[in-house]
Amino acid sequence: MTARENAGAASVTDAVTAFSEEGTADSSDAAVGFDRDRSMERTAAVTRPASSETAATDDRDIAISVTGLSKRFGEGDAAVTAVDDVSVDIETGSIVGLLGPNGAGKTTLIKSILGMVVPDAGTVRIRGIDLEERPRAAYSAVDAMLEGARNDYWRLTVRENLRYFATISGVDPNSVRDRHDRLLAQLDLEAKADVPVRDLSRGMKQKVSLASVLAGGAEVVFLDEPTLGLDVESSRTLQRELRRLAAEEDLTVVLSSHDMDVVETVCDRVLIMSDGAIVADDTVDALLSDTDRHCVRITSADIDAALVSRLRRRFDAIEADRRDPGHRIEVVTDSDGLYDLLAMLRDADVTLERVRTVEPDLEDVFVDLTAGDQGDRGDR
Ligand SMILES: Nc1ncnc2c1ncn2[C@@H]1O[C@H](COP(=O)(O)OP(=O)(O)OP(=O)(O)O)[C@@H](O)[C@H]1O
Repeated sequence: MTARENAGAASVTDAVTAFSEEGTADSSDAAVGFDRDRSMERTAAVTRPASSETAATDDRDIAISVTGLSKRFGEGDAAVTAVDDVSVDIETGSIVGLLGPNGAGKTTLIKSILGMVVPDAGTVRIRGIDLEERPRAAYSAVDAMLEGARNDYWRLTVRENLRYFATISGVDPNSVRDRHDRLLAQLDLEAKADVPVRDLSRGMKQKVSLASVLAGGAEVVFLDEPTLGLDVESSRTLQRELRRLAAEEDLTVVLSSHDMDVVETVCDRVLIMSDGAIVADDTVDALLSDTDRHCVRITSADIDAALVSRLRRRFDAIEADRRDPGHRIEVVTDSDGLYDLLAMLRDADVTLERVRTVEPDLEDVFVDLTAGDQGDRGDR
């Protein structure tokens, strides 16, 4: 493990190091100072093209700034470009969703930001501090929960875990008792505060994991699948708490999840990765309104099998089910396709009995944007 890897991994606490693929760190190194800068103001997040100048951004507002980050694994024919020249700024107090199909590069990007993977190129600044130059300072208010869990100490009670993780974040646990009380209350863990974590249900352990990440007063947190395994009510509680922390305490959250509903509900912005690059960066509303995707459901007695097979030659995404009489078809297409569809139906003298449009959701947008992703791929 290089000095840089060690410094980074150690300073985001031992929970993170449990997931490091490139080495382990001594958890005693995890005690890092906690240094708040309340001058930061909340604004929106921005993505920059790789070529833009870092100097143009105001570091006080930017919690995480990544410039030209690239990472390849392996050599020669077996090489994989996991992250390909990614630049992104994430503003203080925002909740940013990181989405992408398996192998898109999300984990490698997050681990590079956390200092657990050494990138081949690029720079990372956290709260304006360059990770390579001053790793301890850069990570002083960063914490993470990776792969839906965290190394809570199962023999310790819930409250003891919060005190422990506050301590290794460099915070006197007595000074953040109110924060712990509030976290326990907000996450419905008050009644379990003095129960050892091993005696809790899986969902409760998950909530303790999140509370532990927040116990030391981290200002920037990375949460990988934070709602994995939670029941609907617990998931909503957790989402509400994240929103409150972002809005009231300027907590910056990078959240990676395959649960599109969670991302749609909780995230200010969504970054979609595909083949190592960020292919979309916008608010959920903008992503939904920008998409040139239409899904129409048409029912008519005049739609017969011959017409359905003609339509199938023009449209890939078509589903048909037989009605009596006629068919109901559902076609997913772009604007041009929509005109073609209506023209084909008119030419076939189809009387439209029922036409319904189905609004796209984030999952539809995601599928469209990542349709060509190679997944666990060889190099391009
Ligand atoms: N340590 C490694 N050695 C070799 N290849 C790796 C390593 N880590 C990741 N990769 C490859 O890099 C690419 C990106 O992987 P990464 O884990 O970052 O994707 P991901 O978007 O997080 O995927 P998932 O959603 O499945 O977790 C994949 O092709 C993966 O096989």
